[in-house]
Amino acid sequence: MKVKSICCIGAGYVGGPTMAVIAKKCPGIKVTVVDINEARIAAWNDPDVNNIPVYEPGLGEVVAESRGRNLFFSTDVDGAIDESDMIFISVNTPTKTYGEGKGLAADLKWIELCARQIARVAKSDKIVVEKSTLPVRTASTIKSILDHTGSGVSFQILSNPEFLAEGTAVEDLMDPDRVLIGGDQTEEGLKAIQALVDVYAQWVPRERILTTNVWSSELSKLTANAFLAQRVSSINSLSELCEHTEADINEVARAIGSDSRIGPKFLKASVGFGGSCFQKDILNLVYISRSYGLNEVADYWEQVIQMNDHQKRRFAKKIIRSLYNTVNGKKIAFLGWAFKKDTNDTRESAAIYVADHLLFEQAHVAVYDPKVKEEQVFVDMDYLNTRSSEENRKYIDVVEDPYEACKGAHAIAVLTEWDVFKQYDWSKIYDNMLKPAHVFDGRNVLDAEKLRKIGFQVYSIGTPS
Ligand SMILES: NC(=O)C1=CN([C@@H]2O[C@H](COP(=O)(O)OP(=O)(O)OC[C@H]3O[C@@H](n4cnc5c(N)ncnc54)[C@H](O)[C@@H]3O)[C@@H](O)[C@H]2O)C=CC1
Ligand SMILES: O=C(O)[C@H]1O[C@H](OP(=O)(O)OP(=O)(O)OC[C@H]2O[C@@H](n3ccc(=O)[nH]c3=O)[C@H](O)[C@@H]2O)[C@H](O)[C@@H](O)[C@@H]1O
Repeated sequence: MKVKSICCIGAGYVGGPTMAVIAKKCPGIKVTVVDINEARIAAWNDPDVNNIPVYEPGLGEVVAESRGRNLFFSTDVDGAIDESDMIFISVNTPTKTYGEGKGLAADLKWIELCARQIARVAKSDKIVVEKSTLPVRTASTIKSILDHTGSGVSFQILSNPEFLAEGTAVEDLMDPDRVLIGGDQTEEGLKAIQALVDVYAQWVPRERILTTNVWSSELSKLTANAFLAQRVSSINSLSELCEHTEADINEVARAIGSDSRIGPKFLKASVGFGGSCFQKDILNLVYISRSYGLNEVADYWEQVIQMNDHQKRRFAKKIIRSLYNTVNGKKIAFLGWAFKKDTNDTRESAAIYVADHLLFEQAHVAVYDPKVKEEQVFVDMDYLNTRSSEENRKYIDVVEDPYEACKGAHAIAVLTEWDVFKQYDWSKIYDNMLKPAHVFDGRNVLDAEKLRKIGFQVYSIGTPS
């Protein structure tokens, strides 16, 4: 079967970039991305591609090339389902905030709604592709809903998890390490797998397209994120030991990363990992393991999250201790709010938790981030529900100029590794701060020696001070 028309439900950080790249690489396929969020779709359709809702280097150009040709953004979910032969589900799957599995399990409410909508609307056979990250065995839930429509329409369910990282999404999609496709090992299932292989094979070398059964594919996605997050927690745990032993975590990372079995990537000590997925996916793995009675497996992975929480807390406490055990009324400038550089995404960003800790101590936080808007900072803080929204506004200022953020501050905390921070006039910043002027580099991006020469007291994660 040759795919002619694709619909993607969910125009978020995955649906938007993924479909834009499919449309670019497969001009013969009509790709329609749909969402119930009207403002988001309007932003994807904004004539000025600088206003699309996801900030990713290079994405504007990719969207501009295909939009209106074979790439469309729409709120007409029913219409797009009806006319497509392959439907990607790329909706959010956050951690449940209520009921059974609260705080651990993935909330599959939006997935189920999509399945029911597809079941109601579809009049011809469809291949349904799970693009969202889902617990192992979710395909059977989707299949059960789709198989009970009584309409005679036949559905094949594939798992095709996404491995892109934000900030490098376009690169990752254009040149992926691998594409993973899981499907039923029946004649019909294998045909559906082949149809999706043929889509990706238009730009991805065939040997990098892996095919498996559905369950292996679903579980591989959770496993990949768990392994990546585990590396960050491992290096972060040792950063604390470095601070007590005068070892330097950057040197340790280089030394161990040179071992080809370990490899150099993902060994950067930090204030803690953030992002919408690492924590959510590990918690989900913990929940699934416990539900099978595998408590040792669950405890093992849970430790990765505990270490990450510890790292964020430890950073905030370091600031407080260094400022003579009180930050009450003191201005602390935050450089960066996004969970990593080159994205405007702030979900689960370490900055949120560090700010929360400092606000409990009645610090005054001035935030500057090159891509995050003021309202987003307050949405993030209010979402924590740890104090009133008025109090968050009383203690936090979001400013549009980094020098303004640092002016009159006792300390600067670097929460995101934006490259531009390295290029600032640090002497000018120093001159306008209260003394002693502190820098807490939660990303080890600044040149600590240079800053010390200017006069700053500098703390970098896991390095001798
Ligand atoms: N953000 C990332 O870098 C990655 C995310 N993932 C996974 O991809 C999935 C999507 O993540 P994001 O794109 O970050 O989420 P997102 O929150 O940015 O986007 C999801 C979109 O789905 C829409 N939506 C929800 N229910 C809908 C429905 N019934 N009909 C139409 N639209 C609906 C929402 O309005 C929202 O715009 C999640 O399962 C996530 O775990 C996987 C790899 C990378
Ligand atoms: O499922 C997902 O959502 C995605 O999650 C991660 O991608 P992402 O969260 O976008 O970004 P990463 O580059 O993985 O960074 C995650 C967090 O870890 C931190 N990190 C990463 C690497 C490192 O060495 N040190 C470190 O602190 C980053 O600053 C960031 O806060 C994975 O890398 C993707 O493969 C996956 O598709």
